[in-house]
Amino acid sequence: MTQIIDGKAFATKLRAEIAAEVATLSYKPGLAVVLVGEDPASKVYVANKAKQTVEVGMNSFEHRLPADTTQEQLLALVSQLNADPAVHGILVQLPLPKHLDTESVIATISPEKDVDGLTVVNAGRLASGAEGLIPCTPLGCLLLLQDNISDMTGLHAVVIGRSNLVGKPVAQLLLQQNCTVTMAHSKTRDLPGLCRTADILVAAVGRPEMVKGDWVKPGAVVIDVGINRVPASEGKTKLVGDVAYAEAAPIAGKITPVPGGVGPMTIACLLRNTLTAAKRLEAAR
Ligand SMILES: Nc1nc(=O)c2c([nH]1)NC[C@@H]1CN(c3ccc(C(=O)N[C@@H](CCC(=O)O)C(=O)O)cc3)C=[N+]21
Repeated sequence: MTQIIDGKAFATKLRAEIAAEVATLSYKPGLAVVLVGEDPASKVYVANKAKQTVEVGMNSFEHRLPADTTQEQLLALVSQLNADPAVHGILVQLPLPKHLDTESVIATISPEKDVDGLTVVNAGRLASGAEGLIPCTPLGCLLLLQDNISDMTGLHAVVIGRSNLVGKPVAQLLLQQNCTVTMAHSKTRDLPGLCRTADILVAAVGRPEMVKGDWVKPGAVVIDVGINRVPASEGKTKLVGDVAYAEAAPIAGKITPVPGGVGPMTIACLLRNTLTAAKRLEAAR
């Protein structure tokens, strides 16, 4: 029988552990979330993050800026948050409006407060095995895999997608777990054949239901990072992953669903990173 990996339940457990640890601290960890513009999906995520931040006993600082915010104004806000001792974590919601330069905004975030793990400093720390902050979605994938596979040594992990946000950091984390890691992408030859050799298959491409059932090796552990909103019946929409779940689930040994898989882990790991950042910053004071 295929086992469904319940990311929602795992995230709930993780948040309870975070809340218990926060309750023992003599200060309140603080997370600042910056949202530029009016993207409705982003507003929902930001509201969700704020709610969960408060639920684990942390301070949530929300900064909503108009869509016509200038680069200078945004950089000034990030600098102000860098200097604010009540702020331990800074998240700038992506994507930013097109007129803003994402790279230089991220580069302005203090690496010690970079709870998204997106700065070049934290990417370099991850690649070289130094202590840093790990991007939330990759960390969520790792925690789910560790909970489901007692030892990943020697397993072949295929990661589809090579983004700085997900694919590359996931590959680094799996390498640290002693997996043999193959990074696949849109230019990979015979992607279905390659995927069929994977003991661990991580799909992070952002293409709805691209990974078909016959791409999955029987018994493989499948982690679906995709969150794609697609049209459903009666003019409604639904969320689907990068994996054709109905086809793949019966073949996989274990698989994450969408929704309820990696998505909830992303927010829980953001809170975990905020706690990690707070402890390091306060210890250094
Ligand atoms: N700087 C930055 N960091 C991010 O981590 C970031 C971002 N920008 N911009 C937007 C994306 C998107 N994202 C999600 C997090 C959780 C769910 C999640 O919990 N999804 C639920 C379903 C929610 C629903 O029903 O809509 C699930 O998969 O079960 C989804 C999406 C974080 N993002």
